[in-house]
Amino acid sequence: MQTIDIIQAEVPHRSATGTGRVMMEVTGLTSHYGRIKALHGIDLQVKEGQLVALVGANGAGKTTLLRTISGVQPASGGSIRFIDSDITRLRADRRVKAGICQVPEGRRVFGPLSIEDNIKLGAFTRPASEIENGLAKMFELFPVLKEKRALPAGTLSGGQQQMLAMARALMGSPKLLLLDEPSMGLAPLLVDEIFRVIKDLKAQGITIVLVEQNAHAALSIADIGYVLETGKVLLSGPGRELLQNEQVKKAYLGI
Ligand SMILES: Nc1ncnc2c1ncn2[C@@H]1O[C@H](COP(=O)(O)OP(=O)(O)OP(=O)(O)O)[C@@H](O)[C@H]1O
Repeated sequence: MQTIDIIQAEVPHRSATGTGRVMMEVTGLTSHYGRIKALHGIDLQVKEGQLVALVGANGAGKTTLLRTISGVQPASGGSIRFIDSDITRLRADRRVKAGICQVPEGRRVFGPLSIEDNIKLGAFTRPASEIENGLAKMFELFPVLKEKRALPAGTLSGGQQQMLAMARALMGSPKLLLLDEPSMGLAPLLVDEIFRVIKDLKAQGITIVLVEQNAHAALSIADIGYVLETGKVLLSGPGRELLQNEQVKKAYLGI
């Protein structure tokens, strides 16, 4: 397999909002499901304020990488440094406290619970005094959730459930937000809406790692993109440069 690294040397950082300080450094990361090796030594860097997109075909390892960063999937080798600490062996709940919040694939909201209670669940690391304020901010960001706050989460549409899952993660005041396939299964108009929210969060300075099947949309808004293939980084570079890359066009953009 050909490995081309467009950025590492010549374009260290292009985020409009980023400070250029490295927030997370993943080095030689491997992960297994039993005897199946899903990640084969991933190197990835995320700087403060950046939006980093992970794209690639089904089974490339994108979800596994996100889950290994959030700690719900163990690393079998390599390391993850977050801010000033090695978190490779840290429990998932401690990583949330450290500021890493994940919105899992498929939303996973608690259907029978009210929308408001679902959002509050995300605040388990925050003092009770901050919860009302956090809730008000989420209702500002997602007005549709405010209107329906007392209803069971299961009554929401797919796109609204995605917003709810994002609001829940944001209640943890993440330094790093991990989004797994937020546009999955959504109608085009809702996809636009979700991407608008992601751009908004980036503009607010939240650092984001975004996993997406929709490679074009993800690379269009990403500072940096990584293309994964069979558990390895095939290419990395500024999102807009990857969009112009012939290999990416053919394999992932259907051009
Ligand atoms: N629970 C599991 N048990 C065994 N193998 C798994 C499990 N989850 C994922 N895998 C395997 O690990 C590899 C990476 O899968 P992963 O779900 O991370 O890829 P992905 O890029 O996120 O794909 P998708 O877009 O389909 O979610 C694949 O070969 C997959 O079959």
